[in-house]
Amino acid sequence: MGEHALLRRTVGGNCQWGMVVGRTPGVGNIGGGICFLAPIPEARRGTGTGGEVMALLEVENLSVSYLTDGSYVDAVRDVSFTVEKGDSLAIVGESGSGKTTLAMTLMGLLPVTARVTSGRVTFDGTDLLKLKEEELRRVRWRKMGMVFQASQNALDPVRKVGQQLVELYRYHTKSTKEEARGEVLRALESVNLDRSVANLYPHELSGGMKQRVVIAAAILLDPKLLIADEPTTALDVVTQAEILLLLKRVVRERELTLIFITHDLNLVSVLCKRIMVMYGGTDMEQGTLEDVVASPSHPYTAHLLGTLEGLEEGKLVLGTHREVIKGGCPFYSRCPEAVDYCRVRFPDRREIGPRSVRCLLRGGETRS
Ligand SMILES: Nc1ncnc2c1ncn2[C@@H]1O[C@H](COP(=O)(O)OP(=O)(O)OP(=O)(O)O)[C@@H](O)[C@H]1O
Repeated sequence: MGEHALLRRTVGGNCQWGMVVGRTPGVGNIGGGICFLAPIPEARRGTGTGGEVMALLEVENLSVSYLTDGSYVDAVRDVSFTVEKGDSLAIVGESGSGKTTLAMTLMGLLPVTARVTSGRVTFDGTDLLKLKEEELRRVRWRKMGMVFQASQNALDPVRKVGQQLVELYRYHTKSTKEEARGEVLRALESVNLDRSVANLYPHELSGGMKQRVVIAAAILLDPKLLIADEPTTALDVVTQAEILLLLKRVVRERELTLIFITHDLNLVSVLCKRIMVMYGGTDMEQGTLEDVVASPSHPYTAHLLGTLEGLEEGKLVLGTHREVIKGGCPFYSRCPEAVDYCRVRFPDRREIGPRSVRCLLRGGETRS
């Protein structure tokens, strides 16, 4: 790994994690999915019969807009990426860069004011954007789980934890109450919670315990992919480390594929093998964490890492990006290398060796 502080600032000695949870319509408030981003050894990656690595998730040229003040405004623009089985991808970006919108699109949980304007999302061989809600429900939570931002608040305050998890399990499976309860207790144990937690109400749990419940909910249905959207944001530093270590273990044990969404680069260094840097709704740079951190190509990535290098112990929490995406490069106004051409031309994604970079000044003709 490179010499950057973020790569060395691990929690517990190694790199990895992430997670996510959300709501399941019609099943109380609790959703079912967690994500981990843990580097998985190459040998454990899924391969096809010919030995090729298979993509579990393929996002192609995805654009999503929200209806705002009477017109549609882009929140995600032309994003493409692939997640292979057993992979762990960190999606990093400032607040407002489109990370959550991207995740909600994958889960089929966009609000009615949003629309997918282009692109394709193929998950486990299925084109998700073509599925009807009923079909999507069979994928969501069962095959693809998500831990949402502030997911602890997704627990219903007036029902016991076990009851909520049993309902979640039974909603998605043909199972008896006893079978479901057995699965729930096993899931609670696998996140290091005592079985007695099933009989408690959410207000009787600490923040860390609630987050463990949320993780239990996410792994309850044994999804293939976990999407974790800022899973530890609301937790203190010690609890955050515990949760990340837990996620790391669960990802490893269940051989989960992880998408970990964060604005905290310190966590990425611990959890992920690959990184996609987003800015202004689009994918600025993608590659292995090791490559990107050792030698960032995009000026924005370099900017992020340069900021990190200056830190000793503290965390880097990125700022907020709320500029409306217009025609040129989204990073134009902040880019130290920008030339006039960058103001008018939206940059294509270019493959530069094993990574992709979206900058008019990289990997091709430069104009001024
Ligand atoms: N429901 C909505 N209606 C209108 N605009 C929205 C909505 N949700 C998000 N946006 C806008 O879409 C853009 C991307 O937001 P998004 O929440 O996806 O970014 P993010 O990177 O996940 O940020 P955060 O970390 O703060 O959640 C922002 O400009 C945001 O204001």
